[in-house]
Amino acid sequence: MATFIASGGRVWRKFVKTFPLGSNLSLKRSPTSALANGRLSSTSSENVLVSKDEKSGIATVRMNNPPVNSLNTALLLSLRSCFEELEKDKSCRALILTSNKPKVFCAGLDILELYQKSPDYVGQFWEKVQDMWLSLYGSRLVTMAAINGHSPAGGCLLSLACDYRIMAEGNFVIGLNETQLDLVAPFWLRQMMVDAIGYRQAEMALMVGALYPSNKALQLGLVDKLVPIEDVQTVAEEEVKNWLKIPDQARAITKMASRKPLLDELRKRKQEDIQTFRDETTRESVQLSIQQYLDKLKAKK
Ligand SMILES: CCCCC/C=C\C/C=C\CCC/C=C/C(=O)SCCNC(=O)CCNC(=O)[C@H](O)C(C)(C)COP(=O)(O)OP(=O)(O)OC[C@H]1O[C@@H](n2cnc3c(N)ncnc32)[C@H](O)[C@@H]1OP(=O)(O)O
Repeated sequence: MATFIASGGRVWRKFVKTFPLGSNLSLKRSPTSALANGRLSSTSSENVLVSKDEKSGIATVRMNNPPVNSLNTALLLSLRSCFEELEKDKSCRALILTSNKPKVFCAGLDILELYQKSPDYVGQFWEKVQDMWLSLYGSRLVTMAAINGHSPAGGCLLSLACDYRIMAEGNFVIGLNETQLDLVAPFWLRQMMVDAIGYRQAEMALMVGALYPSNKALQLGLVDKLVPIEDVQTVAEEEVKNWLKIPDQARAITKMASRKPLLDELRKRKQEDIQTFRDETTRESVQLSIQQYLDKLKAKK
């Protein structure tokens, strides 16, 4: 179900767990930003918040799944539906993906979705990850990651699926740390990393499960620009506007030409990829690693 909420004179659309969606994403303008529609009053079911500036056709998609935007089933479904709806909206030209909670862009897959679950459950969960990725990576829109905080693992996956990455300066990390959890990043995720930072650096990063501070990520090319955290959204909007000076059709066809092989490869190997994920994730030793990792996260406090 998708509904509109009016708050302080601003209209917001909230995406919640179940769909189908309607069609009109038109929203009022914010006094604080050319595109963002002001601050939100949200409830726990609003896991993705979307605003769109009708004039420019730029939508901002804010992940809103406290405390750390971990990608659970509900958030994956909401993101996918949201990406697909924006894709269908002829007046939409670009999408900025960000977090409604600055300091954490996305903590990656919800580890609890992988812990002590049946093989069928994790298989279905993985398919939701695949489908969400297919809709974002294969989007005709200009897609910009406005990474306003930590972005490990699945957070890095989301960022890599976008066309351009702007990250907050400071003590924030990004990278693919899967091996630290005894997990192996799938071929399509590894390939995006190779495409972003080159074979040798990607190989090393993936093997050791490296999480990079934002300045190192910039140096490697894992992100494209660093800005103070309070400027991430504004700079993302400015950058998108530059991209939109290029005719949509030529840009989108060029993007598809470079992404089609990887998209097709996953579509072809989807069931095999699910099977591997099921087998790997439910292995006893992996479950033990996940448990230890969860304990380590809790012990941090
Ligand atoms: C060769 C063939 C291979 C085929 C493929 C096979 C297998 C494929 C396998 C894997 C590929 C998958 C790709 C993606 C994988 C993932 O995304 S795994 C998840 C990895 N995520 C992380 O490691 C991040 C962990 N979290 C953190 O480091 C921090 O939470 C933080 C994001 C830096 C934020 O820090 P802070 O603001 O200090 O918040 P807290 O640490 O205090 O966390 C708050 C609560 O949230 C819980 N939490 C954090 N992250 C997660 C998570 N990812 N999932 C679930 N829960 C999480 C944390 O425990 C706290 O909970 P409590 O408040 O203590 O209850």
